[in-house]
Amino acid sequence: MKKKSLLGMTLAELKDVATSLGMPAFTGGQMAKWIYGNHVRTIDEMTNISKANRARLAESYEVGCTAPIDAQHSKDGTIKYLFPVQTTRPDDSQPVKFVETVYIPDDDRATLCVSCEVGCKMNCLFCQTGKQGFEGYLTAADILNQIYSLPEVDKLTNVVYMGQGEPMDNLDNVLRSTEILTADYGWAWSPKRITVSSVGIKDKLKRFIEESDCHVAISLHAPNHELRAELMPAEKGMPIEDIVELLRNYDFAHQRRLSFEYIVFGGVNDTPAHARQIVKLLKGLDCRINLIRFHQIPDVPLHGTDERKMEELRDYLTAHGIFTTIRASRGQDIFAACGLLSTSKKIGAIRHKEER
Ligand SMILES: C[S@@+](CC[C@H](N)C(=O)[O-])C[C@H]1O[C@@H](n2cnc3c(N)ncnc32)[C@H](O)[C@@H]1O
Ligand code: SF4
Repeated sequence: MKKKSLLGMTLAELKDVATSLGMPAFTGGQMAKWIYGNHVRTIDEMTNISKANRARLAESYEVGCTAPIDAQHSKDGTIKYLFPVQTTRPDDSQPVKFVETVYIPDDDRATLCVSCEVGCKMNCLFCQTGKQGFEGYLTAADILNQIYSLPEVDKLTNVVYMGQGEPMDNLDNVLRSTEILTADYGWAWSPKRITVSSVGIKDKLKRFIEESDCHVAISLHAPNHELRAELMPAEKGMPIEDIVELLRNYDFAHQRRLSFEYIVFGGVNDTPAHARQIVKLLKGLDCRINLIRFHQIPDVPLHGTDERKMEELRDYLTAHGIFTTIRASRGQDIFAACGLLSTSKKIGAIRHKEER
């Protein structure tokens, strides 16, 4: 029988595990300390739990951490890891799946871009993960393991949920992972170190904002319904005007930051008229905009705008009260940049590499 992961469990759940096996509830607190405080890899390392209790625990549970099976190094220092994931598959009879995780060192910061799904259902026109299609939801253990088992874990300053998948589509597991990252019994990180990026999904985005204090990033990419619906099918479920109206109800002026991501496509969303629409749409909202260069993917009739237009757009938006930056692309040479992650052909390639 497949053992259950303790990694990814909240304190209350760890206490339930303990009591269900006839141990005192405080053993759950000890487990939390060993896992989230000391990063142990086996139950046997939890030495303040009696040997008999450790053995009983190990009959049905494991810590649940797994090292990455591949790492690709970019010339700019970015590293792309390939992690096996359990996903929410019910048993071991199905093949193991994989996700990519990107480590991005930058002067005094080191950001990890984590995945929350294998592939994605949202099928945005410009995204390689969308082309992969949806293959499974990551468990909270899968999400956290990308941090737990990262060789550079001690250097991390920030985590962004901007890898494969749409966080609102796997909200329970995403919320569980952010709770564990920020709780006192868990990693005790400030929520200001975590940003969750979303296309916006009705009801789910509201729940996320209310149940988490992490920064919010919205993939905007078009300032009106018609154009956004052409680029992003999710727009039909939650139009951008509704997303913005929802966001107006919350405080983004203090601890928590709201940003919008805008890939600038040549001749599609980069004209002065689009710039004016962006200003109108976001008027009065405390937010910033990150302009992103389009990372070309095959068979898509889109191309990035030129540098001059990108800078003009940045300057127009900033002059009209929306602080705007142009995001540096990282790890393009190893296909680690935004929207290029895909694990559909990965396993064959790994086997080929191992055989050589
Ligand atoms: C891959 S998504 C994952 C998070 C979430 N699903 C979302 O769309 O916000 C992270 C960011 O990458 C952007 N992105 C997707 N494809 C891209 C591409 N080909 N070039 C540049 N950015 C891209 C997305 O729009 C989003 O802002
Ligand atoms: S941009 Fe985000 S939501 Fe759209 S397909 Fe890619 S991962 Fe999914």
